[in-house]
Amino acid sequence: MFLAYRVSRLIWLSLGSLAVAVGLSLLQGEAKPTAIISWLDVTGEGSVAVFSLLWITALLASRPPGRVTTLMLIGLNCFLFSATLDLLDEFYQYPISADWLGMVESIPAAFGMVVMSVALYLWHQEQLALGRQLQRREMSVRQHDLIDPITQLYRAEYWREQAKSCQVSGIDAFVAVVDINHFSQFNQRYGHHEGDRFLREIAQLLIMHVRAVDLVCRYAGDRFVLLLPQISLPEANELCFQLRLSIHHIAFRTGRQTTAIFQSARSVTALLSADTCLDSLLQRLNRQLDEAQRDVA
Ligand SMILES: Nc1nc2c(ncn2[C@@H]2O[C@H](COP(=O)(O)OP(=O)(O)OP(=O)(O)O)[C@@H](O)[C@H]2O)c(=O)[nH]1
Repeated sequence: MFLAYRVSRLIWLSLGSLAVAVGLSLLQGEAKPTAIISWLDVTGEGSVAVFSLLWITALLASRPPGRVTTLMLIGLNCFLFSATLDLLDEFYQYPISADWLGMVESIPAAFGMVVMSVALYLWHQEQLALGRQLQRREMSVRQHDLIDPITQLYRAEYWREQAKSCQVSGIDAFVAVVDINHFSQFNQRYGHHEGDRFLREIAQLLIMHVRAVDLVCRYAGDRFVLLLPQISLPEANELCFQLRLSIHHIAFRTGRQTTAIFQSARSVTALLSADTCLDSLLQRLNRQLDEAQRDVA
């Protein structure tokens, strides 16, 4: 409703400028004989007036009402006013007493130029702000895509990005993969829903136990991949040992059960150097984890 009111007000502004220009010419001028009318000038000046009107229509149809639209319309209406007077003086001649009409004809066009310049500057600012907003939205969608909905940890793709950036920056790091033992049996016995809850607890525990610089991501299923920058092999092994110990001590309870469930985990560690192929490294670590489980079984 308010939008329609504003648009109609702007349309009235355009019709008003046209009416004032025509009214002034009719009141002050006297029709020229057709023989002295320069049709070339009429075509040139007429096209400026027609295009001003077309631009106003296009602006009203395509832009939402607002400060920029209003300023643009004011600027274009000034052009329209001057162009209409300019066109009409091809058909009407004015007495010397109406010399002021010349001023009335040229000043709005100059004023319109200033207003249009301000409008174009604000439009540019508007586009920049819009660009920033779209970029932020794109970033948040992208970030959202990188997060695992069950554990709220970053997915493996994010881990790869960070591991690559470690390699590019020449930061030494160790990679660790932690796997929950017999998780499929856990799922079968307590249900997938409880399995999800357990995975969430493990994720929180891992985050709590690593250093602030470390990254914990969900690799797949019951497997978690860690990026441990600036750490020695004994320190990385000690950290993984502590993590396994903590997982083993989780007293998980399902439903109203008072009896706690305990799960164990296993882990493998490897150095990430600048020339390490991430895919081969992950394949190797996954293989080692599978072999470790076969050896236990
Ligand atoms: N609850 C739950 N289970 C999942 C999810 N993703 C994968 N799983 C289950 O995790 C189990 C992983 O099975 P396996 O890779 O054989 O692992 P495991 O049973 O722990 O066997 P080992 O690792 O060899 O001890 C499968 O039963 C999957 O169905 C998930 O998001 N939620």
